[in-house]
Formats: sequence, structure tokens, C-alpha cells
Amino acid sequence: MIGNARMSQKYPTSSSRKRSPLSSGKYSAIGLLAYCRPGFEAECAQELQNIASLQFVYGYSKIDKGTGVVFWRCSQGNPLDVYKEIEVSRCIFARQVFCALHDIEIEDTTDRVSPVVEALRPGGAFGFLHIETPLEDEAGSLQKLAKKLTAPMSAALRNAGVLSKAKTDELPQLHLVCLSGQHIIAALAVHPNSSALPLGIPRLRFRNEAPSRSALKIEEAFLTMLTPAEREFVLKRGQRGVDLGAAPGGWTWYMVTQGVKMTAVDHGALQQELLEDPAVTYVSDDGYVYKPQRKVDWVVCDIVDKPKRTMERMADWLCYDWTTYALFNLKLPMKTRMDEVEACLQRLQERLLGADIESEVRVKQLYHDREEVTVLALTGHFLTAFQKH
Ligand SMILES: C[S@@+](CC[C@H](N)C(=O)[O-])C[C@H]1O[C@@H](n2cnc3c(N)ncnc32)[C@H](O)[C@@H]1O
Repeated sequence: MIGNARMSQKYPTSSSRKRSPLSSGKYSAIGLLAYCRPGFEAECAQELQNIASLQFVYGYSKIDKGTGVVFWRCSQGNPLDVYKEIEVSRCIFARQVFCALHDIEIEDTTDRVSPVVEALRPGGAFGFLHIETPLEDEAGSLQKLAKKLTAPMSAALRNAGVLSKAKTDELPQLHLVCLSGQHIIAALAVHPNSSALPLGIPRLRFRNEAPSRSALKIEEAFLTMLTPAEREFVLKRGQRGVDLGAAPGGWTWYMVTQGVKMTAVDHGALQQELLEDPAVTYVSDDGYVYKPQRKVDWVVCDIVDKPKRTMERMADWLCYDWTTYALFNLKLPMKTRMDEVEACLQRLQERLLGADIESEVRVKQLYHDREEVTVLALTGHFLTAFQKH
């Protein structure tokens, strides 16, 4: 069963969180709406179906390949029960997930407001309105439409009692997702089930001194795969780390900016400034052969190779106690991408359990990832500190 590997933790449930705004009204749902990397719609759809099946809720997905949008329509059970169990940061391929309430076809494009108000009037109330489009239309016409609709739609929804007078977190947020000028999906979002980021995308600023754009990838991983408290716990000044396949040095550079002393392993050339940095030791070696002389806090690995090979080597690092934490990318094949991720996670789980190592493994396709997913494996005191047993 695909999903984030839960070696010491079950899928997070809403019962462990504070009272959800979902309990404040009656919302009738038709499915789930998710955004993912364009081209990964099938994997995202499968992920939603897997989560739904755990709640004995079933449905089917409508996929337009290359759009980055998945509309999973429920055919049996309540999609709200599924949505309540989702935490988007724990999804692998979905970067945003909403609970879809209404699939609205606009017949008269001179009035898009009335059909939306009529559809939503009988349901529960919302604390904020977002009108958005996940689609990249070249002329930006959908973006313009979303912008133009915001003021009249907000006013009409407020008058109808659908939208609260002032913004509030006590109620779910309403997302009107424009898939075309004639097609709007009304969806509900609460956090952390849905991402608080617009379109689920973190907007990170690339710093010119970074040796490569890959620096954004590792920054996003730390930002989105850990809560602020977890991040503070696992990433500290004075730690030591190893970067396998480090050149030209984006990941090493990022770790050094966090105060971590790094050993950068690659046959390729590291950026000159990094070579001269006293916090960096460069080793020209094979990343699949290199072994640390003593245990480190972090191993990170961005080598482009077969995912199973990378996974085995990362399992070596964790099982032989060479590192406490590992962050690495699995480059996915063109086909059977889901199977590959599943097989790799299963293998890692077997290795860690075989070595009697308690761990928490998180997997995510980040916005800055391409044909790959990022894996974060956490062992040691992290598990007791955050009660993952
Ligand atoms: C995608 S790049 C890494 C980019 C790097 N993370 C950054 O932020 O700049 C992959 C690197 O892996 C290196 N590489 C490939 N196979 C390797 C191996 N077996 N051992 C060490 N490095 C390897 C390549 O030389 C290349 O520099």
C-alpha cells in the first residue's frame, strides 16, 4: 500500500488535532480535488484512492494528463470522511487537496456569480474565499477571470450568508477553482488537511550566491516536510553532515548556511567558494562507496541513479548507524513510478526493521522536484521527542 511509510506512526488522524472547523457546519461533498506536478496525475489519483479505500470510501478520478489537476469523484461513502484523514504534507504526489463540494457548469458567462451562490446557499458557512486556477493558460485569462470575480463573488456570498462577514479560521475556507470560463469546482479547505500555501506551492527566493538551483529543493524539503518545531530539533548549528553527489554544491551550501559542517563527496567539481569554505571538506570519491569515519547527524544525497541503488545505500547509512537523519532523492523511471516508490519504501522498511531501528520516513514530491521524490528518514531522539512510538 503506497503512502508515506509509517514505520512507527499511523497515518495522522484528525482525532489527534484540535477541534476542526469542519465540525461547525453541514457540508455535503462530492469528492476530492488535488493539485500535483503536471504529468503525475495518475500517481496522485492512485494516492487519493488509496487513502479513500482505508476509509472504505470509493470513487474514480477524472484526469486530464499534463494539467496537474485530479478530480476524484466519490461513488460510495462520504468524501468528507476521507478528507478529514488527509494531511497534505503527508501526501507524496498531491501538493494541495480540497474536499470538492459542487461541480458547477456555467451556462451564461455574463453571470458566473448566481450559479455559485445557488449551489452553496443550502450548505455550511465559510470563513474566507479564494478564487484560483491551477491551470497555466498562456494568456493568463483564467487568472484574470479569478481576479475579476473575487469582489462580486465575495459580496454575493456574504449577502447569502455563505461567507462570514470577517475572515475567520473557525470556519473552513472556500476555494472556487476555475478549470475553464464555464467550469468551476467549489471546494472546502481546512489546515493542515489542505496546504495554506497558494496552490500548495512554496515561493522561495533563489539566492545568487547558491551554486545551483538545487538549493531550492533542499530548502523546500526542510520547510515542508517538517514542522517548525521538528525542524529546529533536527537541524542545528554545529552538526556534521555528508553530501553524496554534492557538485556543484547547492545542497552543501544550504546545509552550511544552517551551520552544519559538511563533507561534500563527488568526482565532479564543487563551486570554488565552497572549496575555500572552512565548513566544507571536499572528497573526490564514489558516493556509493564513501563511508564516514565517525557517525554524522545528516547524510544528504542527490545522485542521479537507479532509485533502488540509492535506497540501498541510504539504508546502509541508517542501519550501520553512520547517520541519524537522511534526506535523499529517488529519481523515478518514466513508467511504473508508483511501483518504484512503493518497492523502495518497502525495502527501506524491511532493512530498518531488520536492523531494529525505529524510524519515521516521509516522502514527498516537492514543487522543485522534477521526475523524482524526496525522502526524509528520521531516527534517534527525534522519535521520543515527538512521541512517534
Ligand atoms: C543532480 S547533481 C547534484 C546537485 C547538487 N545536489 C547541488 O545541489 O548542486 C548530481 C551529482 O551527482 C554526482 N554523481 C553521480 N554519480 C555519482 C557517484 N556514484 N558518486 C558521487 N557522485 C556522483 C554527479 O557528478 C553530479 O554532480
